Amino acid sequence: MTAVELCDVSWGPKGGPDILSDISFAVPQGQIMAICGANGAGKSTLLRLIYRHHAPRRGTVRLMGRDIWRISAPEAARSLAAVLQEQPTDFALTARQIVALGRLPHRRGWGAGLSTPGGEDAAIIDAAILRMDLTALADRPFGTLSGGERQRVMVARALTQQPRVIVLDEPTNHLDIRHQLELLALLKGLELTVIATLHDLTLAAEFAERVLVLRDGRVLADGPPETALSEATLASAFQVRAHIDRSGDTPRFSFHL
Ligand SMILES: Nc1ncnc2c1ncn2[C@@H]1O[C@H](COP(=O)(O)OP(=O)(O)OP(=O)(O)O)[C@@H](O)[C@H]1O
Repeated sequence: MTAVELCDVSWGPKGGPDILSDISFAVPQGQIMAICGANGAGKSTLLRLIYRHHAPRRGTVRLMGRDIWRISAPEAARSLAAVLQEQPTDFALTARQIVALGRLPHRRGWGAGLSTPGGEDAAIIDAAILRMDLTALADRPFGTLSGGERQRVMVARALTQQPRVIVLDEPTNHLDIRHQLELLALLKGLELTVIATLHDLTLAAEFAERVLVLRDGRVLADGPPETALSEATLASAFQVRAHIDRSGDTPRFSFHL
């Protein structure tokens, strides 16, 4: 089954030119896809279309086979969770309270938000806190956490949503090397569909089964990392000279102006 599908999608701001043009791809359930490209190529904008923030100007975005704009926001949120660079501004909430917000789309009525979650919800929240190594931080106000700790809280919140698809915008930002590798290993082990923007091409090549490379709002390459991250594609995407050393276990990228 296809988890996420874009058919001839274009998007631009009201009255402005297209920022994304003619984007088509289908992500089967369970696939891990990285989106790479230069600053301004359209990576975050593409994610906004996938997580139902921007409606396409032309074309269709489907989630689990259904037009994402023909289902309600809570219904979409039961299938798809997003971990974004912008973080909650309610710094007074504790880490646990932020993680608990992930249960909201599963409750009846949106008002139930911050009441103490009981039974099954509490177990799901505790499991996500444990999984993201947040037990010692759970009762700290979100605003007192470091950037990396906050990022882990946001991933835990996404896990409590129990989605089929998780999209992440630069998830390794703020994370030290160990937490970067741990997060990517964890995402791989979830058996969910994962779509993540990644600036680090080495991480993308190691982590993703498939890489979509964007340039100027269009798909420049789409395929397994060995073919999508070619020297020619990288030179075109990033306007640099690229060299890839594939003699080791993992490719080593080097770049020159
Ligand atoms: N709402 C908007 N109105 C006008 N321009 C926009 C809007 N959203 C995005 N853009 C422009 O679209 C282009 C793509 O932006 P986007 O944030 O998707 O790039 P990106 O590939 O994620 O870049 P980065 O690597 O810098 O995060 C940029 O030039 C940006 O300024």
